[in-house]
Amino acid sequence: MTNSIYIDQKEILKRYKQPDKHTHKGIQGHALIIGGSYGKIGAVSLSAKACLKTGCGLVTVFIPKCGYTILQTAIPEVMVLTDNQEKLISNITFDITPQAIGIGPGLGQEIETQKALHQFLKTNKTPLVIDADALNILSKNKEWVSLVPPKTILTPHPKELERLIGKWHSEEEKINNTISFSKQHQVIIVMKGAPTQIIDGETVYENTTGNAALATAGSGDVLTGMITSLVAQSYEPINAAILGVYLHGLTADIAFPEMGYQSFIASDVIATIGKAFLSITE
Ligand SMILES: NC(=O)C1=CN([C@@H]2O[C@H](COP(=O)(O)OP(=O)(O)OC[C@H]3O[C@@H](n4cnc5c(N)ncnc54)[C@H](OP(=O)(O)O)[C@@H]3O)[C@@H](O)[C@H]2O)[C@@H](O)CC1
Ligand SMILES: Nc1ncnc2c1ncn2[C@@H]1O[C@H](COP(=O)(O)OP(=O)(O)O)[C@@H](O)[C@H]1O
Ligand SMILES: [Mg+2]
Repeated sequence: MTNSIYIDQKEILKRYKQPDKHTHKGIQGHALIIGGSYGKIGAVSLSAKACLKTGCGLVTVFIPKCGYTILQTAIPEVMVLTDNQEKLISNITFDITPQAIGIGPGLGQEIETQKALHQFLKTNKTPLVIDADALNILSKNKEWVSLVPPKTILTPHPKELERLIGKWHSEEEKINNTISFSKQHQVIIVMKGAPTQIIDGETVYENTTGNAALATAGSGDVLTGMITSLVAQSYEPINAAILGVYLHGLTADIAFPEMGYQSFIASDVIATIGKAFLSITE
């Protein structure tokens, strides 16, 4: 059985960097979130807001045209680039130079979007966080996984993981199969769950924060934005994954005494990120 490294406050303090007081938005990192489709613009909106609230200096989203007014209204701080299609992403092009890209929330799995993801992966060299429908598209085109840069972070929930690596019949088999996948493709896998485990080759980390309040629509989209933000701020990918998962869970622990389980939603995760950061150094 693999020994896990528990992600507790001691582990986090080895990795967390306080921002320099002379910093400015130009060096706090520029993140790009690619996603959204008709009816699921909320997913990319949640990711983008979480990305800003996790501290990067600039956030741009790449979305279908139908999301333009929604995003510009919902989050004035976020800059918006749109596909030439109204309801889905068909061709990913941008003239910015982000330090990190998060792709997948609300993306959908239409053939045109699958082709757009393939084209993007063939040329992308920017550090990447892949979630949700981008993972589901990779599961349908497994040979495309070899196109992602080393240390790319994948953030599947159990069903997305099963689609990617196949069924497992025990927890041990699930972890061993995920370790093999991580080593074969040189990717970091955030196995979202209760608790969340992070697989980086042979090394397994187990998160110690979070609770059932996180079982709510969009909480994974929020995590994608948080991890992408930390990569954009020059955290090593493994440390971005560890810190992002820890902070994400911490928001639920902090909010629980006031909010309980049922009424805590993804927007509350975002609203509590600041308190989670402050509690790291308490
Ligand atoms: N506001 C928005 O715009 C939102 C947009 N969203 C976007 O929707 C897209 C689809 O993402 P998704 O995760 O909702 O659907 P999907 O990939 O089919 O997986 C769900 C199925 O998996 C299974 N399942 C088993 N265990 C599980 C577990 N622990 N956690 C989760 N699932 C588990 C279970 O199936 P079952 O086991 O019952 O067969 C369940 O029915 C994606 O792009 C996302 O970004 C959402 O984020 C929501 C808010
Ligand atoms: N019972 C639970 N305890 C702790 N964390 C949970 C629990 N249920 C869900 N989560 C967390 O909530 C998030 C759900 O992600 P995901 O299923 O991708 O949501 P969505 O796609 O709707 O955004 C993951 O980070 C997962 O670890
Ligand atoms: Mg999800």
